[in-house]
Amino acid sequence: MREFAGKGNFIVTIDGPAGVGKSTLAKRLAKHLGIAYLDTGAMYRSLALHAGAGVADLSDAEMREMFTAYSYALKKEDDQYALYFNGKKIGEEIRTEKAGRLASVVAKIPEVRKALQKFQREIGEETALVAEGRDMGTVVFPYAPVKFFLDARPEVRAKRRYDELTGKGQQEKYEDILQNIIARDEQDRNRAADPLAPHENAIIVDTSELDIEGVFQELVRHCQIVAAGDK
Ligand SMILES: Nc1ncnc2c1ncn2[C@@H]1O[C@H](COP(=O)(O)OP(=O)(O)OP(=O)(O)O)[C@@H](O)[C@H]1O
Ligand SMILES: Nc1ccn([C@@H]2O[C@H](COP(=O)(O)O)[C@@H](O)[C@H]2O)c(=O)n1
Repeated sequence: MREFAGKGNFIVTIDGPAGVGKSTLAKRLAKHLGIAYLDTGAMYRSLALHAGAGVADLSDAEMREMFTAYSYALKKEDDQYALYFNGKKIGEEIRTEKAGRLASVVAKIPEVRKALQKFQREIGEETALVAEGRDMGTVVFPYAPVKFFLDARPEVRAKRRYDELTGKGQQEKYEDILQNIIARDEQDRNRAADPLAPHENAIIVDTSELDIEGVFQELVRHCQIVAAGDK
């Protein structure tokens, strides 16, 4: 299912708040559909770690200059897709609560958003995608035939993240993770540039009471409905 009767490559978008399961589900759905997976949060995280919060103090001209030296690439390696920033594979270094907070600060800057959205659209022109983030359905790929918005209560998301991080040996307190999630939700939903919100045609899935398999089946069901209507 690489193309559809609309414009360009087949794109599925998954947006939603922090820790709702976007990466987990996008990766799985992309594999199921046989198309690429794009984690746009990783683009903001790697940029934030590289450039720091000082990006906010750059002039528009300095910002443009900075982005001419930056590059992102999505590469297929074995049966997985890997994202590269400035020629280096993005790895586990971005998967910390601190990197998420910093990314959320950098993501408020309109010039940063415009530059990353341009990279994201270019990737979408090259290949069919399941693209996940905060503005995939609303801003970057509004013409995508299937647009999902995942949601879940902050306490549920915090518990899932806590289990994940403690499972990896990271020492985090549940209460700190919850506060971080609430603060990031607040920042992402209320920023002036491309705030987190569902597209008017998005399929909204509340995952609070569903396990990963339950959410996956729901997403596949909707993709099949759209694919059947597209024949
Ligand atoms: N429906 C679910 N039931 C139980 N656990 C889940 C569910 N969905 C996701 N998880 C788990 O929750 C954690 C967060 O998921 P994931 O990293 O995919 O979220 P995310 O939306 O991409 O987060 P972020 O926006 O912070 O990058 C992971 O440990 C994942 O395995
Ligand atoms: N399309 C996107 C993706 C991410 N952001 C911002 O980056 C932060 C980190 O994203 P994760 O999905 O990896 O948690 C996030 O809190 C957003 O502020 C974005 O703005 N747009």
